[in-house]
Amino acid sequence: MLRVAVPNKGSLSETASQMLTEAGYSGRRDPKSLYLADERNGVEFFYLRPRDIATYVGSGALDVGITGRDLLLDSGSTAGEVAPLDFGSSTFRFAGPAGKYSTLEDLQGVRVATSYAGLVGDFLKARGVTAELVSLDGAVESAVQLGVADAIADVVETGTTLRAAGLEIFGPVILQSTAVLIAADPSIPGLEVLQRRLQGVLVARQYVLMDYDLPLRLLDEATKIAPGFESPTVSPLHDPEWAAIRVMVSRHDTNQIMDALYDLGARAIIVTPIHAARL
Ligand SMILES: Nc1ncnc2c1ncn2[C@@H]1O[C@H](COP(=O)(O)OP(=O)(O)OP(=O)(O)O)[C@@H](O)[C@H]1O
Ligand SMILES: O=P(O)(O)OC[C@H]1O[C@H](OP(=O)(O)OP(=O)(O)O)[C@H](O)[C@@H]1O
Ligand SMILES: [Mg+2]
Repeated sequence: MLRVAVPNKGSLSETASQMLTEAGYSGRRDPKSLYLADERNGVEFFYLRPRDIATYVGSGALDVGITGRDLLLDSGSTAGEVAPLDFGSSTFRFAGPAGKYSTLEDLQGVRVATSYAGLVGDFLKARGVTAELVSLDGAVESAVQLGVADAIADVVETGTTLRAAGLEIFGPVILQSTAVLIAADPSIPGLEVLQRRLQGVLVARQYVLMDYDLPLRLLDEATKIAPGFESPTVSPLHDPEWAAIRVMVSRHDTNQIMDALYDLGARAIIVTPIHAARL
């Protein structure tokens, strides 16, 4: 059985579990349970702290895991990224009291609070800046007001927490992070199926099916607007001059494509979600 680590709490936990359920795997009923055997799919799930997942996978105790890119790099684990998963996106930045610091070099000799000391330490070292890292577990934004640090390095999503603490970002982006699928051995049996299924969930979320009726003479023009994955499905209608067309389109572009097709002469344009996909 493939042994898979899944975040048990925190920002990544809910979406990770939801993706696995949409990919056809069993989900835990009790949010406190730490283990689930999904015999039908040949997978065992271990629900662990996202911060610990790279350590379990890197050590070989577990085969595969879902965690954040920032957490993977911070851990120093030898596990590697197999694929990004398109959720849990965040940016890792330096921040300090408004107007106090402006460049990375300003951090020389400064106390920097973070809960990602591995990641931040590597970043500073590679750029020849020596700062004093203060390791905290969370709520790092308060460290400056409370006087245990002069600046911070932390996850920024909307920036609300920073602003509320009177801090502003400065210096280079430390990392663009996202949830990732990780493994120590990318050729481990079973990983490819898991990856393909998760990819199918991503596709199902990113695309929709669009059906519309079109005068056949406009088909080439319509195909330029919405080419579909391989090419549009064209089905005959009772009226020989018209056809029913089906294409996959990016969910994000749905309305622009509908407008363009309507302007061209398409009618009865219908959009439906995709529940699962293998491309
Ligand atoms: N707003 C956010 N705050 C924290 N982490 C976020 C956020 N958005 C995305 N993430 C990602 O989630 C992962 C951190 O998850 P983790 O569960 O350790 O922290 P958390 O959500 O802050 O939970 P907690 O602080 O309660 O332990 C990282 O990969 C991080 O980049
Ligand atoms: O830019 P924002 O949208 O404000 O989000 C970023 C904040 O959210 C996270 O905190 P979390 O709630 O996880 O608490 P923690 O700091 O204790 O981990 C993160 O550590 C930042 O503090
Ligand atoms: Mg947090």
